[in-house]
Amino acid sequence: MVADLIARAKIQLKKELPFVLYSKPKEAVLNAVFQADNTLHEVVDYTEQGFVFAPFLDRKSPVLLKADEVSKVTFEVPLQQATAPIQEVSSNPDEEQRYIELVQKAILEIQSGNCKKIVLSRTIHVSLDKPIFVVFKELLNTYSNAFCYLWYHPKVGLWLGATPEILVKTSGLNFTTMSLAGTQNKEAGQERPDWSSKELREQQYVTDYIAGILAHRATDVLVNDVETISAGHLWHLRSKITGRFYKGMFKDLITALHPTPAVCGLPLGGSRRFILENENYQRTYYTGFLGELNFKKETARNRNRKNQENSAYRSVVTTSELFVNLRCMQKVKDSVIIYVGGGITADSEPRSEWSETESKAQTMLRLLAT
Ligand SMILES: C=C(O[C@@H]1C=C(C(=O)O)C=C[C@H]1O)C(=O)O
Repeated sequence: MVADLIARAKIQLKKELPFVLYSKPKEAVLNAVFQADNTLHEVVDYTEQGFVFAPFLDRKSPVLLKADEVSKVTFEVPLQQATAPIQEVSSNPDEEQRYIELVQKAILEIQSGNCKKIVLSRTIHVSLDKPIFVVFKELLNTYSNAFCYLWYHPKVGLWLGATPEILVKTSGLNFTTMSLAGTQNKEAGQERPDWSSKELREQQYVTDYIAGILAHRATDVLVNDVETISAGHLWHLRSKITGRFYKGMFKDLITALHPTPAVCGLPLGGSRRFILENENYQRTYYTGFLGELNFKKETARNRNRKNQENSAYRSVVTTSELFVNLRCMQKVKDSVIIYVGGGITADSEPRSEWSETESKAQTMLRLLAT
């Protein structure tokens, strides 16, 4: 039962031992990985097995939780999605002004020709007035389309989030990735939003960049048509990209894909430099990635279709499912830090960019309402 798994995680937290609870998009299965001791393991060459938690910058190694104990339970997703009320945060005028000036500076940088796109972000500090496991249960019920998680390591901290974005998903050499960009609020009764050329262009930049990265790392690359997806109270534009990567190039694939222009910008070096020099805080694990690394999955295959019952045999395939750490927050003592951002291009309007971060913050803020 979900309650038993959560009770097990509470004990793990009390003992200050690493664990992660997570559910994959549309699966209604709560997974858990518990590490037996508090060692801080690192991912070095991506042949390791476990649950990876990687920062935005590669200055620090990704953390690996060893899957000493794994568990999973199915849960009922409420038919009626919980629509928690909008949570007001007293909008801080100084912070709004500071962010608007930051966006203006990024637009100038883009106009000067140094960059095409820069993803900016900021933090919001909110007091935490209910137990973190209660927040997590609401997160599971509210965002069944997302990758939902609660991750803890005593030497790193406690994070939770509901991200709509896959970094890369692999099964053997087959992979799926996506370019996700463009954001709009859902209006009441709205079936589909209208996308502006600014948003379509911004998403196309990401798609082209990813296709370029894959050109000499993979075969059979297929870029699917752009589609609108729902992420909580928001719409995004997404193109799914599939293919087969070359054997032995898994690490290269991940390190080339991360960070994508969906969370950093274009070109990578210039936008990263601008972020580091101007954002004025450390993103740490926000816009990093997390998920299952090199899990073994058993699949039943049929040798002979005519006589299926007798000829089924088992084969083991290595799979990874990594998600970009967005719509997330970090627990620090009795409060949380919510991380939000958005892509800036030459046509960005600073006040709308501020509003976009306010909207994205609602994904986490709604869970904190008491
Ligand atoms: C940076 C964030 O989101 C990213 C930026 C988006 C945008 O600029 O429209 C959309 C989805 C994400 O790729 C965030 O949610 O904090």
